Amino acid sequence: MFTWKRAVLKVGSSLIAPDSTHCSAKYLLAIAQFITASREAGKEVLVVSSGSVAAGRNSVKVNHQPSIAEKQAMAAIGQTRMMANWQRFFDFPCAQVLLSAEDLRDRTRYVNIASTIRELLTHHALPIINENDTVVTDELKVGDNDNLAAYTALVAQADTLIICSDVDGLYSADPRCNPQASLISQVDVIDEATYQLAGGAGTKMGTGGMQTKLQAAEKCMHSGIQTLIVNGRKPAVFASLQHGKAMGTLFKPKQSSRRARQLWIHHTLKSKGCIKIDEGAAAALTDHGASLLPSGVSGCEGEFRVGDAVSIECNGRPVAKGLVLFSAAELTLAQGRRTCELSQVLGYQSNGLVVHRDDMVVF
Ligand SMILES: Nc1ncnc2c1ncn2[C@@H]1O[C@H](COP(=O)(O)OP(=O)(O)O)[C@@H](O)[C@H]1O
Ligand SMILES: N[C@@H](CCC(=O)OP(=O)(O)O)C(=O)O
Repeated sequence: MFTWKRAVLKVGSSLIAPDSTHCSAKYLLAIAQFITASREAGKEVLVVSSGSVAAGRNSVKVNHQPSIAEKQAMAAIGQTRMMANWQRFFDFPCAQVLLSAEDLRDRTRYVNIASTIRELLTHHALPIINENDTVVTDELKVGDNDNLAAYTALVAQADTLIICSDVDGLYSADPRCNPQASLISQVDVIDEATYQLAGGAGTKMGTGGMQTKLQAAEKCMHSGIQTLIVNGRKPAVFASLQHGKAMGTLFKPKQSSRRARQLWIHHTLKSKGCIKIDEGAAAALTDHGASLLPSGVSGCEGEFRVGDAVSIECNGRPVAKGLVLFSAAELTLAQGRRTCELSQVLGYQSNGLVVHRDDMVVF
């Protein structure tokens, strides 16, 4: 049974703009119906959508291989078209999120992206993510939306990545070049031999082909996120997904994403400081699964910054470890304060969480 609670759905250019010149509803209708039905079933969906360059191509006419600036112009024109194309399928708001590799590397921006995504999902918007093609050139790019979708799954703490492409899944060889190639329905380990099966993009609009899909699946597997590659051109794929049946290639991790994240916070991250909390806050964290608020903080040690790992202690006893949303300097000002007092002491409006419960391991 293929089950999930929060998924990132990656939709490739060949589905957004099948003729490589403008956006189309041809394949998106079934995908949009799947998104709506999944949300109605209580699941959360984020979309990583390619297609801005393809959608803007017919407005930047060149009769040579487009330069980087010309492609960036296509992306700028096509991005709004691609968003509008998605929005017409839904009654709820679509939210445009444009990211670059730099944004994902910088800790403060990473935390901000995670908070924004959390808010969008809380308010039932559909986040639609793409690379910020107009401002980044090759060396600053993630470069392909398969890997961007894996990073998105990590920052959004999704349990599932579904890559919708123009092929049924991973084959033993590129089926465009080798008609004898057979579909592989499940992969438990991705190694050098798996990469040997994968070729590049199938069309001039695609980026990375199966190689980048394997890189994305590998990143996700390490973080306990299951990845499914499906053929987004086949409505039957989405009908079966709704019934818990996965058609395509499934990459199954050995542990759940929650467990993998907890192990990462607990064992991999080095604490950059310590937050001291009172008995009431300790009980809220341990007994009620609450997030840590400034009112329960009695002190802190160390020079930590937003996004660092910190240990959380009560009367010298370790209670939890988590990713902090305040710097040490800010927390010193905010400790012991109620949420309504924070903007006065900090000089800006804070959402008032010191450590979100999703970013915390309670001992
Ligand atoms: N082993 C393989 N199995 C399946 N497809 C492969 C394989 N190797 C290369 N491909 C190619 O990957 C293409 C899908 O990737 P791509 O063109 O980047 O599409 P998308 O826009 O969906 O990311 C397929 O059309 C296929 O030609
Ligand atoms: N950011 C680019 C897409 C890059 C990309 O990876 O494309 P694809 O291989 O079709 O998923 C765009 O919007 O055109």
